[in-house]
Amino acid sequence: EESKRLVELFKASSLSSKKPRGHEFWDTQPVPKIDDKIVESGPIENKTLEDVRKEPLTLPPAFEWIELDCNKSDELKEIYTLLYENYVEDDDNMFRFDYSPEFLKWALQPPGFLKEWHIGVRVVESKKLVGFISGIPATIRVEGKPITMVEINFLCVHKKLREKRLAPVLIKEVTRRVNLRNIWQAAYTAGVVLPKPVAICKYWHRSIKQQKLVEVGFSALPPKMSMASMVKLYRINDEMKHPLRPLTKEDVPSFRALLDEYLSKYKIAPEFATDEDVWHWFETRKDVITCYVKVDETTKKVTDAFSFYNLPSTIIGNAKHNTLKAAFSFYNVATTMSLTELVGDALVAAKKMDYDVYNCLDVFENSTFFKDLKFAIGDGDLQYYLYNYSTPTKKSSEIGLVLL
Ligand SMILES: CCCCCCCCCCCCCC(=O)SCCNC(=O)CCNC(=O)[C@H](O)C(C)(C)COP(=O)(O)OP(=O)(O)OC[C@H]1O[C@@H](n2cnc3c(N)ncnc32)[C@H](O)[C@@H]1OP(=O)(O)O
Ligand SMILES: CNCCCN(C)c1ncc(F)c(N2CC(C(=O)NCc3cnc4ccccn34)C2)n1
Repeated sequence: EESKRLVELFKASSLSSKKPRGHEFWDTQPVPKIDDKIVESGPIENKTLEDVRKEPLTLPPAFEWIELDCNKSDELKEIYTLLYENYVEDDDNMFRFDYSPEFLKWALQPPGFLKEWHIGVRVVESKKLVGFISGIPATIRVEGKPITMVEINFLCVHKKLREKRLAPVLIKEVTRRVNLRNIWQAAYTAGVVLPKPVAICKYWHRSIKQQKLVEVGFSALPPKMSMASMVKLYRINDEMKHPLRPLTKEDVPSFRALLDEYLSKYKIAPEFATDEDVWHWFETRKDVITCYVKVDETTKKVTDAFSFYNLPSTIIGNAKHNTLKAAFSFYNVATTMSLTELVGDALVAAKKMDYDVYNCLDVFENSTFFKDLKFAIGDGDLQYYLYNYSTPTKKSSEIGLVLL
């Protein structure tokens, strides 16, 4: 048995000359090769509309393309259900993201969105949705240069149709439709390593409901520590230190100025071009997005803000708990207090809203507060990618972009 397993391992390893360890699909795409050394920044290929295929990519006969309309609750529910059953899981298949329908509508319909970029694959016979990929418009500054891009997200193929090369077809189709709109760059993140990460970021977690996190296997009780002392260690105050309150429409112009100023110092960051953009992304929506601001009494301008989004996970096969309630840090700006005090108040807000855990990437200056606020490093890396744009690899702290 053991020797058979070793033979299997050898075959699968890169030692066996037979199987090229290349990327059949990604090596055909305008992205840097895994071991490229990049020195300057710019597009990798320059195509024009004439080069773009006019008709949709060919699907196997049993399948058809479909555009999903998020304004139709039944179609939004179809996207939700596909992801609920088939989207990202951790390596041990203990958790699977459970993006809600309201969250998906928010994520997919920012100002300037196009329904044609909400692309599904259906089974002709049963009309069952078995594949999805989405793009939304975004202006991303790369080393100070604003580039019109799309953000690609929610790529998903039904578990029963995995490893049949359907993902490259979905990716090529969304690329085609975006190119037809004269957009040639994209930004995306993934938990997997592909050619070629522009940054590799780490997740850090701050326990809020320590006991539940241990019960579901999200975190482990350190040896020789009692649950009681562990709970005490992670206790969070009930009141904030600062007078922060939900963002209002009147706050938007000054908040947009504060955000754009703050984000301009990062090597990769979004540009929130209009007040509508900022209101879309930061208006507090129950169970979707929370944004609290501190406003200067005299000038009435926003001086500090924290925000986090709601992304629960299904707990796969746990007798006592079905859902992990996680808050994911979004954009935070501190000018009249330390980032540590600001995020400390975000933890108070998250506790009040009954979250189990508060998650953060080591982007922005986030690593400055992990120790003081008792964050623990996670086991999930998040790779950042740019499509058709090469630029030298960035440190996590040079990234000022958070995708959903
Ligand atoms: C200008 C506009 C451009 C727009 C497009 C920009 C690019 C956008 C790119 C997409 C950004 C997505 C952002 C997010 O949503 S990241 C979240 C991705 N979704 C999940 O992880 C959900 C659960 N998993 C699945 O649904 C499937 O496993 C997926 C659909 C991920 C792959 O399906 P499957 O497992 O059945 O495999 P296959 O046989 O069809 O295809 C195998 C090929 O696919 C490459 N692969 C595997 N995983 C990913 C991945 N996460 N990004 C890009 N490529 C990926 C893989 O390296 C291989 O290529 P190569 O190694 O042979 O070359
Ligand atoms: C394209 N959009 C990228 C963002 C999607 N996001 C949020 C994501 N992408 C990959 C990850 F690695 C990840 N992690 C958050 C950390 C975490 O919480 N790990 C335990 C856990 C709880 N629930 C789940 C569900 C799936 C995977 C890990 N899970 C690791 N987050």
